[in-house]
Amino acid sequence: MNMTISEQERDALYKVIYSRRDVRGQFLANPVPEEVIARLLDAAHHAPSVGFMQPWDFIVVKDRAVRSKVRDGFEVAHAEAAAMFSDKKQEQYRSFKLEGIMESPLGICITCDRTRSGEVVIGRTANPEMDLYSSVCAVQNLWLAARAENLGVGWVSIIHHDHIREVLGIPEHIVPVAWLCVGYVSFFHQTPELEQAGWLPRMELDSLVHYETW
Ligand SMILES: Cc1cc2c(cc1C)N(C[C@H](O)[C@H](O)[C@H](O)COP(=O)(O)O)c1[nH]c(=O)[nH]c(=O)c1N2
Repeated sequence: MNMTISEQERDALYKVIYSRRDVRGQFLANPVPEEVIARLLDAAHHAPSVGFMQPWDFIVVKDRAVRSKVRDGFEVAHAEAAAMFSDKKQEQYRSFKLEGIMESPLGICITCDRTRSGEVVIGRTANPEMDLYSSVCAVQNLWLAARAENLGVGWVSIIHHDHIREVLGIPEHIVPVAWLCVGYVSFFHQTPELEQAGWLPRMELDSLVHYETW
């Protein structure tokens, strides 16, 4: 296999990166074909991981009743969250659509098994959270692969992990890292919805890049 990336392939990757969006409200009900789901999961499974421990599992959820229970958890955490914002922000927060658990035909929960390859893991010795970061790398791989398949993904984190663990029967030692809503979409927003709503702007890259020291 020629391992050199052509200019066209490079441009395609950047297009995927820049046009990936967090999708909440534009899901179509069409099912995602099994072979496409398999490609997404395989892309996620090829993420980097600390010490190559591959701490992830993937729980594929199509069942509406299960997704409905997951959504119940969103309702609880969302109400808690709303109360944390100041009055003016709270109104705006409440106006946002922040999940598409029932609208998307597919949910994928990506987890982290912190015990997977024994206690001492190459690269996790000084910073034990590196296994969790590895599962997040799997999330990002899936998110980008989905965009390349013209599929939308929405990460819903406004759910207590214990709720997800209970609904999906996830063992105690495994951390639910992400609930991802996955499905075809009517369109992709060009810019983040929170940016469009004036919640926060995209920061200037120059203000975030430091040279030599902070
Ligand atoms: C760890 C984590 C957790 C969440 C998110 C993202 C990440 C990385 N995002 C999506 C987030 O709001 C979104 O990525 C940003 O607003 C930027 O928009 P784009 O992803 O570029 O469209 C997100 N969105 C949402 O509607 N509900 C949610 O619970 C979450 N949770």
